Amino acid sequence: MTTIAVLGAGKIGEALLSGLLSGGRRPDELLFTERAPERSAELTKRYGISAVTVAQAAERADVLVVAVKPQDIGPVLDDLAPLLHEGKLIVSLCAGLPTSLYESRLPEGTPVVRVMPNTPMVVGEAMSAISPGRNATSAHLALVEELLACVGTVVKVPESQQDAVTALSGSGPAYFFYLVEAMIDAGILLGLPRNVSEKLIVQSAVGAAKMLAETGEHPVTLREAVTSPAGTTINAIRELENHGVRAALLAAIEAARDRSVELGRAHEDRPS
Ligand SMILES: NC(=O)C1=CN([C@@H]2O[C@H](COP(=O)(O)OP(=O)(O)OC[C@H]3O[C@@H](n4cnc5c(N)ncnc54)[C@H](OP(=O)(O)O)[C@@H]3O)[C@@H](O)[C@H]2O)C=CC1
Ligand SMILES: O=C(O)[C@@H]1CCC=N1
Repeated sequence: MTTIAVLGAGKIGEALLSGLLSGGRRPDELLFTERAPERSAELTKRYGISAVTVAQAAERADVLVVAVKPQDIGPVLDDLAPLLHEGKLIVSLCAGLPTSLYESRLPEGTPVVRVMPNTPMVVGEAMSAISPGRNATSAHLALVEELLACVGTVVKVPESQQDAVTALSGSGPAYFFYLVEAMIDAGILLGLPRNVSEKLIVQSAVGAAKMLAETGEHPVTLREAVTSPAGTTINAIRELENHGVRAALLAAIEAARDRSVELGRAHEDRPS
């Protein structure tokens, strides 16, 4: 039995715990640490999983999944460093933080795998990208892949691509939610009741996503099939082009990538 401890059971940590339970892990195989006692009590009540201290997590878990904000990593590493025994695997979900940060602050030889998941994990539809640090073996990577496969799709990428992955699929669900929100507003503008507008747009998003995933067709082909000559869609597309939506998306995702790099660099100067 592999015991997994999630350090920081916030939005993504909780999504992972609930996804692992839905994927067949037993509550006694999972542990978590949290700062606020009310949050710990709430999660234990909801999932039947034990809240532990970092020391207990380091002692009892085989895999320690770090899911605190990148800005909160310092104290977590300070707490873990004197407690980690050989053989424990660190899995970092933190945007921007390189495996080298963990390797420099934790005992020599500690294996680390960097992961960028996303919140669709709560419905078993995560997109996770995984990259090994210098001490992680293929067995470590296979274990992480197996864990994440319970909650969605997994790809292996070189760590040098993780900041781009973070900007694209880590943050990606937020861009879709933003678009959906704006499209629902458009329905309101055109006089539709809110509940009708929501239903029309959410189902259109689900249908479009399924077509992308299941037909194997390129998005351009799928869009062209909707865009009739002298029809309605081409008038909308012209407005999207006029307003620079494509350029805005390119710039937005580039800015997210830059922020990921910056979050990693923020820890570079601290002595180990
Ligand atoms: N949300 C997302 O879509 C994604 C997030 N990530 C990454 O996951 C990480 C967590 O993000 P997210 O879940 O959104 O953030 P949250 O703030 O929701 O979760 C972080 C949790 O960790 C807790 N925490 C902070 N420090 C400690 C500590 N020392 N010991 C125990 N618990 C601690 C926080 O408690 P408190 O609230 O009291 O501070 C909070 O509950 C980030 O590094 C982010 O980059 C990766 C992919 C997607
Ligand atoms: O916004 C963030 O920083 C985190 C990382 C990817 C998604 N959410």
